[in-house]
Amino acid sequence: MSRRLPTVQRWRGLDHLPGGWGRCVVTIGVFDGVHNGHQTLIGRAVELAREKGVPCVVMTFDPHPSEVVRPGSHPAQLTTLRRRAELVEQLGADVFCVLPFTVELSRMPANEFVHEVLVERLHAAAVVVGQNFTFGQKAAGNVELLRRLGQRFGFVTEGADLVTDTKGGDGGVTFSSTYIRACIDAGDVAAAAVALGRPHRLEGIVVRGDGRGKELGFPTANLSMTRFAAVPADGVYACWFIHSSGRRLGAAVSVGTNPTFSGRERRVEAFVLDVDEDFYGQRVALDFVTRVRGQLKFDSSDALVVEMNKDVAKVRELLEQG
Ligand SMILES: Cc1cc2nc3c(=O)[nH]c(=O)nc-3n(C[C@H](O)[C@H](O)[C@H](O)COP(=O)(O)O)c2cc1C
Ligand SMILES: Nc1ncnc2c1ncn2[C@@H]1O[C@H](COP(=O)(O)OP(=O)(O)O)[C@@H](O)[C@H]1O
Repeated sequence: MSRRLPTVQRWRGLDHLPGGWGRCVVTIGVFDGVHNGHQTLIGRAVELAREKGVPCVVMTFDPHPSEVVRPGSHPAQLTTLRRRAELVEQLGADVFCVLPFTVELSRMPANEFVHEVLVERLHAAAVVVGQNFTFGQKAAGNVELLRRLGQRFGFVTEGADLVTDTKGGDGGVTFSSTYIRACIDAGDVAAAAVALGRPHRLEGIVVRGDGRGKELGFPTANLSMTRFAAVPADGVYACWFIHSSGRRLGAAVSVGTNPTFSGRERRVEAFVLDVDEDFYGQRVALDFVTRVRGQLKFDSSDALVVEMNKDVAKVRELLEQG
C-alpha cells in the first residue's frame, strides 16, 4: 500500500492557486466536526481523485455561513479550522481551502458559484457532496442543479447518501453536526464520540484560576478557549489530556462555575492524573470520553474533596476500560 506524506495545502480564498493548476475533485461543506458522515464523503472524494489522478480539494467556509445569513446565530463550534485541516489531512485530501464567507458570497446565485468557483477557478472534474447539500443564494443550489451544470461544463456530480448509526439502538440516527452539538450540550460525550468517530476535543491555553486547586490537593489546568467552542454541559468527565509535546495523560475534568465557591465564570479545568507539572501558558487539548456526574454545590471544601477522590477513582476505571 502506498503511503502519502501528510502535507495538506491550506488555501484561504482562491486568489493564489498554484501556477498550471489542472483539474481536481472537489467536496464542499462546513464540515464542522469532520464526523463519520463527513469522513465517508471526504473519503469518497479522495478515492475518486486517486482514480482520476488529480488532487482532492476540500472546500469549506469561514465564518460559519449561518452567522453571516443571520448574525448572532453562530452555532457552537465542534472543531477549529486548524483541527479541521488536521483531520482532513489524515483522510488523505490534498488541499484544505477556506473561502471567506461574506454577505456577497451568500448572495451569489448558485449557478454563478458553480461557474466561477468550481469551473473557472478550480477546474473541477468531479464534485462530491451529500444528498441534502444546498448552496448559493437562498440555498437554491442542490445536487440536481450540480448534475445539470456538470453536464454542461464537463464535471461529474456524486450525491452521497447520508451516513446513519447502524449500531445505535434507536433506529439509527443520521450523523450531523447539529446532532453532535445537541449530545455535547446535554453532556452525552459518549454519544458524541460515536458520531464523531473519536472523542470530542476542546483545545486551549492553560490560564490561571483562583489558585485554590493546589490547596485542595487537586491542582487543575484551566483552559481558555475560542469564542464558540462547544463546551459540554456542566459536570465532571473522564478525559484524555493531550500536552503540546503529544503526551497523553488521563484527567478528571470539571466543567462549571464551581458552585461550592459561588463562582460566576464558567470554567473547564483538568486535574491531570499522576503528574506534578507547571502547565501555565501551554497549548493543550482535552478529549472527552465519558461523563461521570453533574456539577454539585457542597457544604464544605472537605466534602468536595471526598467527592473528587471518588471522581478520580472512577475516571481511572473508565479510562482503563478504554
Ligand atoms: C474532578 C473534579 C470535580 C469537581 N467537582 C466540583 C463540584 O461538583 N462542585 C464544585 O463546586 N466544584 C467542583 N470542582 C471544581 C473545584 O471547585 C475547583 O477545581 C477548585 O475550586 C479550584 O479552582 P481553581 O482552579 O480556580 O483554583 C471539581 C474539580 C475537579 C477537578
Ligand atoms: N496534576 C496536575 N493537574 C493539573 N495542573 C497541575 C498538576 N500539577 C501541577 N499543576 C499546575 O498547577 C496549576 C493549577 O494549580 P491551581 O492551584 O489549581 O491554580 P489555578 O487556580 O491557577 O488553576 C496548573 O495550571 C499547573 O500548572
